[in-house]
Amino acid sequence: MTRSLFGGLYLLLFSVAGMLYGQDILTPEERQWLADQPVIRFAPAPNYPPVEFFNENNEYQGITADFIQIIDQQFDLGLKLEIVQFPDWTTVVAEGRARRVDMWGAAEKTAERSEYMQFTRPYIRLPAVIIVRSEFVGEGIEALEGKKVVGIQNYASYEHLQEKYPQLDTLAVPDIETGLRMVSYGAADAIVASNAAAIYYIEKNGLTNLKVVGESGFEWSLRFAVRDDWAPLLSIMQKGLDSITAQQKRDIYRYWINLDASNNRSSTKDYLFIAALVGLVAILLVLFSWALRKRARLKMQRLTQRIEEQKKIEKELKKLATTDALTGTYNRRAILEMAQIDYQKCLDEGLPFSVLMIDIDNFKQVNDQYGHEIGDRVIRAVVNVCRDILSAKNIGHIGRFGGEEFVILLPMIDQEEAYLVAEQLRECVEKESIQCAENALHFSTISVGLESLKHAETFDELLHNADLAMYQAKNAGRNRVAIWHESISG
Ligand SMILES: Nc1nc2c(ncn2[C@@H]2O[C@H](COP(=O)(O)OP(=O)(O)OP(=O)(O)O)[C@@H](O)[C@H]2O)c(=O)[nH]1
Repeated sequence: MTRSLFGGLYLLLFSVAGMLYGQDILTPEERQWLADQPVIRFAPAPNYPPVEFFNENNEYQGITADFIQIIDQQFDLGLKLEIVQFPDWTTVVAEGRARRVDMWGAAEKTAERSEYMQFTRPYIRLPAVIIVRSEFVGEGIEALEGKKVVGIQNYASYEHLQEKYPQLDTLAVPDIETGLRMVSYGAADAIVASNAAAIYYIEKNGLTNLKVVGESGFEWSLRFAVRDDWAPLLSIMQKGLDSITAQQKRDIYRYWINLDASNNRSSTKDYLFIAALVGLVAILLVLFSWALRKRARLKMQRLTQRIEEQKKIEKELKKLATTDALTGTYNRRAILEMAQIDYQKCLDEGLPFSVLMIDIDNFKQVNDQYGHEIGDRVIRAVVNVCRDILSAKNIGHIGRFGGEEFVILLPMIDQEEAYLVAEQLRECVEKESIQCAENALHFSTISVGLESLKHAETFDELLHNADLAMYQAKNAGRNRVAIWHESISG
């Protein structure tokens, strides 16, 4: 449809150009000869696309058809062509020999044909290529030895093949389409045919298992041929051909050979395939990067989770390492470490610092009387009382020093205030009742030793003094607070 429209416009343009040009390329005698001919019987090759062929509506088409139309219309020849359609080229040749056909459109000049036809100079040159099935291994005509090679009956290319390569097992077929099918289906191994025609039929029949493995060495030089007793017609056709411009020829060749519909379809298919391939690759890349991102995200999540768990474990381990299991307060190591820091800070900044050493009185009796478990409850109760008071005042830290012995650090608390704190602790513990048996309540007491920073004593010295003071409290009758002074050590 598009091609017809293009062809129509194209020919119309050249007709107008010819008329404007206004010069007659024919002699009066040639014009007269044309006028005298009632008809010129013209027999194209019926299946020789894109050179010449009949389409599905039996319309004559192809390169040669366009050449004829241009020659006829551009120079207003009034060629009275009667286009005759024969089933194959063999018949076309036979009819020419019998003079029932006056002109051929695209024929190779051979000695035999020259006995009854005259030829113009060639206007189409087409190489004959060797076409095989995709799985064929080898290249060039030499690779065909021992293979079944088909050619088109009465085609010069076939005659060339027989003459030049007698060692080949050749077989003639009526047309290219038949030959290509035979090769494609395995009935023959190779076909020698025009590349342009082969492409046309390969596309048309979807024979995708075929490939070209080289040139045959033969090239068609296609010419118009007229019966040898019609010299004026040969001259007319040659003049017509000679008057076609190089640009017109290029346009026709490009249209039928490079830009023909089948090639376009092929390109479109290629582009679609490439586009699909690019699309597929793009989708795969997106999926791949999505999977990578997801994997990275999961990895990051797991890593964060692991770090969190690790931190939690470390925190728990640290707590375990610094906590007394029975009372939940600081253990000896933790309270001593904390003491060093608090003490140093107060010493450096000139702040007061006090330390209390606390021991539960007569605790052995509790254990002995009520059992170890009740003893534990008593220890916990005393610690809780002390801890509640410190936390209410928002001062100090308590740590278990060993057994039923505790240390309380009181940073920024001087001796006077520390004494009041120690007294409060003692009084509260004394009032705290602990149920030891069904109807027995126990009231514990504590003895407290107090020492405060005065000069530049070390913390160990302070602690030692507080301990001495605590023993002094014990010695003085228990349930009391004793402040360290020189005489204790003495
Ligand atoms: N239930 C229990 N008893 C403990 C624990 N640690 C130490 N004890 C006991 O505490 C008792 C301390 O006894 P002593 O050192 O004689 O002192 P005390 O009986 O409190 O007498 P004074 O300190 O002189 O008032 C011992 O019987 C230890 O076995 C503990 O964690 N739980």
